[in-house]
Amino acid sequence: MVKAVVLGAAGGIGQPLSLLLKCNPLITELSLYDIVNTPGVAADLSHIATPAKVAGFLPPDEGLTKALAGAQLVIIPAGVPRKPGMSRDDLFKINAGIVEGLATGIATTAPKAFVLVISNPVNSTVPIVAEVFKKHNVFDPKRIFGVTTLDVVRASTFVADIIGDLSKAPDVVVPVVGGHSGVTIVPLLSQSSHPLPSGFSGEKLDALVNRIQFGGDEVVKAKDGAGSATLSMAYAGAEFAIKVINAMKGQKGIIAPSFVHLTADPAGGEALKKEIGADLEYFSAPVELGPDGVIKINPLGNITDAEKKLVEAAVPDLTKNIQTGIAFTKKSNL
Ligand SMILES: NC(=O)c1ccc[n+]([C@@H]2O[C@H](COP(=O)([O-])OP(=O)(O)OC[C@H]3O[C@@H](n4cnc5c(N)ncnc54)[C@H](O)[C@@H]3O)[C@@H](O)[C@H]2O)c1
Ligand SMILES: O=C(O)C[C@H](O)C(=O)O
Repeated sequence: MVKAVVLGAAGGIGQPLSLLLKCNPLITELSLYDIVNTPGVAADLSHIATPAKVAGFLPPDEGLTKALAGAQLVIIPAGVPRKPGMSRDDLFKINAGIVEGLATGIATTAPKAFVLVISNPVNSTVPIVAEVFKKHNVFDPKRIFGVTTLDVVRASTFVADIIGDLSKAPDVVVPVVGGHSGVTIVPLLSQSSHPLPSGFSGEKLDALVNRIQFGGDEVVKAKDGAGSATLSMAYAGAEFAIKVINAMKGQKGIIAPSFVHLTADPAGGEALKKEIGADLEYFSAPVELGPDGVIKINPLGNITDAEKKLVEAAVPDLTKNIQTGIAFTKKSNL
């Protein structure tokens, strides 16, 4: 029995993500929470002939508490998306408070649930969730994840496209590490499961790195004021959620990059900090998942000098973003 909860379920990501979760037979209960429209979304999804029992909740009558009761997995896509000209950090003012409120609900009602944070800026919202859990004495770094899977999905697609065979996209594995915004997104293309064509270097390689780092902007620009990535994010969010559920159910050897607190695996975290050359509290690294969450934080391994420079360049923004999230929660009275 697996109960999954989507917080922000009526939104651009929330609806297709809830659809993909409803289509997964491993999920037996699916609770949808939002400040608007969840009864309708839930009624609609509940007619799909798959096992999950779907229910929608709104804030009145303790809807958040009811939605979260007994949850094993909570996914948070609640919050405002970017418009052209905005950075993800510009969303902090609004989304920090939203995520803090929802994290407080999880910490008090479902403290053992795996928490998957999609709301931007992920580099700051994940520390907010962690700090809220610390305040409630329920912090377990193995169970809190920043969802950076969309960067991995984009890297796979763009590499398959360059190889000239999009049918390979689902099999292309490129670790993307660091964080989830601009230069903090560090694709390790030298470790791609499918090598780039020979001669694909210099400006071409730089352009590919840039496209992966700024793929989000590409969508924001194309949507022209109507928001940011929703459908590809729903795909990526469901993919990561299913990995977490499969690991929870005992499947071994599941590895996926995610933005985690580096004490989730103290030895692995310390080794990673040495590789990065900075004392960061959080980093998106390939983590091995098990029934209780993170089992192991894997090292970056062999990377090129150019990739080392990308990692170095990510550190200042990551440090600042993480501190912003921590400071916000420390100052708050929630
Ligand atoms: N991690 C990633 O890779 C990634 C990718 C894409 C988008 N995002 C982020 O995901 C977030 C959501 O994007 P979207 O396009 O779905 O936005 P959206 O505006 O379409 O949907 C957001 C939903 O959140 C709901 N909401 C607002 N406050 C809430 C609260 N207190 N409790 C519950 N629900 C609440 C809204 O009612 C809305 O339905 C944004 O912050 C966006 O930047 C992250
Ligand atoms: O770009 C955004 O604001 C949304 C998301 O983080 C993305 O990478 O698509």
